[in-house]
Amino acid sequence: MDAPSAFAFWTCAPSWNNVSALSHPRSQTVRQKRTDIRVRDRAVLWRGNTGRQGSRPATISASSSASLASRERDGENLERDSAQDKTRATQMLARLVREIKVLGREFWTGPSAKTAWTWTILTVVFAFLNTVYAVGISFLQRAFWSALSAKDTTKFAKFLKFYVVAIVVGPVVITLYDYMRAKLSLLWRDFLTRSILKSYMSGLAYYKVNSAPTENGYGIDNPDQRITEDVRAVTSQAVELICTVSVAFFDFVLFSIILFRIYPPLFATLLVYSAVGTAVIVYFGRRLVDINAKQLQKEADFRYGLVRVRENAESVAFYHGDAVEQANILSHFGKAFKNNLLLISFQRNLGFFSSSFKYWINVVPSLVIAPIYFKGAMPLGYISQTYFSFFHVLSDLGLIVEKFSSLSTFSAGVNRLHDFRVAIDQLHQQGEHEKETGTLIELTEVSDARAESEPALQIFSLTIEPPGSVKKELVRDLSLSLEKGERLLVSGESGIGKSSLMRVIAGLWNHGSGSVQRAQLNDCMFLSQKPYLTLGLIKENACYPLPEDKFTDEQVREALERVNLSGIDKRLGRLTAQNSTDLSSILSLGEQQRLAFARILLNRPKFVILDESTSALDGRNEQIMYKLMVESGATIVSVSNRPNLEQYHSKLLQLSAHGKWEFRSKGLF
Ligand SMILES: Nc1ncnc2c1ncn2[C@@H]1O[C@H](COP(=O)(O)OP(=O)(O)OP(=O)(O)O)[C@@H](O)[C@H]1O
Repeated sequence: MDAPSAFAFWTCAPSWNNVSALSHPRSQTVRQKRTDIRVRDRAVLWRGNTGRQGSRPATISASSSASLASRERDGENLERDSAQDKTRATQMLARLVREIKVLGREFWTGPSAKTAWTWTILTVVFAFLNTVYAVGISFLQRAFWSALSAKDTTKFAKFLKFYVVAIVVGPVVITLYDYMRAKLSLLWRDFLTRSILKSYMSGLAYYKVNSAPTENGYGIDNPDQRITEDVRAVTSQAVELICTVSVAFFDFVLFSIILFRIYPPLFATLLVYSAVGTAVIVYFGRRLVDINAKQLQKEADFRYGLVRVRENAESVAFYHGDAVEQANILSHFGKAFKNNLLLISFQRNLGFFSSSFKYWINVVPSLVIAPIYFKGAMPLGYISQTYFSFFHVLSDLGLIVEKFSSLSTFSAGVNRLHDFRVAIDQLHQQGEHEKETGTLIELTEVSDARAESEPALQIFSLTIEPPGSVKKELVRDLSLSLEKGERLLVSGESGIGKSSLMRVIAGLWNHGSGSVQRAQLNDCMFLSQKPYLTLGLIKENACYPLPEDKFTDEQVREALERVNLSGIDKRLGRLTAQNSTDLSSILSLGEQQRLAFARILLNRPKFVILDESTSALDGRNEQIMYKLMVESGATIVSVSNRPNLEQYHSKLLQLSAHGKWEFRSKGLF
């Protein structure tokens, strides 16, 4: 190939993005990554929780002129926002690095350190081999093109053979590098999932975290998705990001040496070119990171508005709230739309720069090297190597920039995971601290051996404080005792602390002081107002928490009949099901409550807590349930304000304001 045609070959090469997508050894991964990011975006939006707190629906601008005016205002505010956004983006980056370090520390320094470092080193070695392979290819191409332009058939045949060998070896190196990277992130995910799950499932953290105080209010939302989706995305994206930067670094060093050795001004050109490109893109990109983050948040608010209507469709319909809901949802959409406009305008401006920057790669090296080539002082192969090196280093830069603009999504995941981890750790630390300072309620479970001689429930000098508050006392200095088979009715106005007392007896809350003694957890059953239903059918739910094979169909049918649910199996088709069924969306609340009573009949606990568990029942059904409880002989603690329930109880506890209480045997009030 003569010089002009070789030049034409290189200048007809695809643009920067396409080069990186088509000829870069990591193109597959990049394409996969883009898909991952899109999927992740959808996941974040589906959750609808980014920045949800504190978002208030605004009125919608009905006329297009109003919306146009506000868009213009956006343009005016652009400059002022720009400075704030850059600061926010810098803070976000600093926070991201800090949080990633916290999430990775245990994996790389704890008991798994040996495995972690083995795979990290293997990944780095293969990242380096990846670069070495690219360097080798560049030299082969140089020799190949030089032989071609010199019309040297012997050398051409020789380098063609080398080329074939390189084509066979290369994919092995690249594939192994991909594998090492994937394995490293999978091992980290495995470690992080186990570690978080262990922490989450111990010390009732899974329960307490729902109402734990956080910087945004109370409760950590969607722990399930943080443990599944966020851990997966964060571990793979972090490894991906670090590998991209490492490879770019290796590429930059090795190809710079090559360019320097070919012709030092080439190296200087690369340095200036990439430094200017990076500086401009990073400078404006920081703003892009923040606008992207806002877009995620606004889309999430929009989506969340729709999710809430779906979840509360019946209530909205009863209120005829269609117009208000529509206005709220459109208001959120309006904000997402405005931010999106800003985003695409910004991308357009950045695009003017980055596209011309890409196309100049075709010209800049040739401006430096062409004069020497035309003098005949350099073979054509060197030109090809120069282009290869330029494209390679600058496509790395492109990859980094691409990762940079998706940092907001990545950062949101890291942030959510970090907050979750911190909230759980704080709960454990708080528990430890309270144990040490003795500010916890002491709970004793009576063993079977001692059960005969001990009362069914003994409460001594109990003071209850809700979590996160030391000032409020729901119950102060309560002492009482229940013998086996006795039934206690707890009443008091709404919000006074009735359910809190039940939580303390169950062992879910331990804030305060004093002691509680009761039967072991296996002998206790707790029925709330809204019973927990499994995804099984009637039999599984009636037997819960015992497995359904512990009971015959006849036993289950008999229990159902006693709670006035006979025939429900026929109505639903059968007693058991292969597929999961959400009974809570089929059965009425009253039917669900009766099904929960069937559980008591089958499981036969010695101690039962009933927290407004007949609230949805009519008088006749409530009477049936309580008669069954009396017949069962279990010790019962009920929470209710219905006076007609007093007849089924032997003891009464009245809670009142400021932690006051009255405990009487029935008839002594
Ligand atoms: N996780 C929590 N963190 C902080 N405060 C809480 C928490 N749970 C409940 N509280 C507060 O404790 C108080 C007592 O709540 P509790 O649920 O025990 O009331 P209740 O008497 O059962 O009310 P109701 O009859 O309306 O169900 C309320 O003021 C409530 O807001």
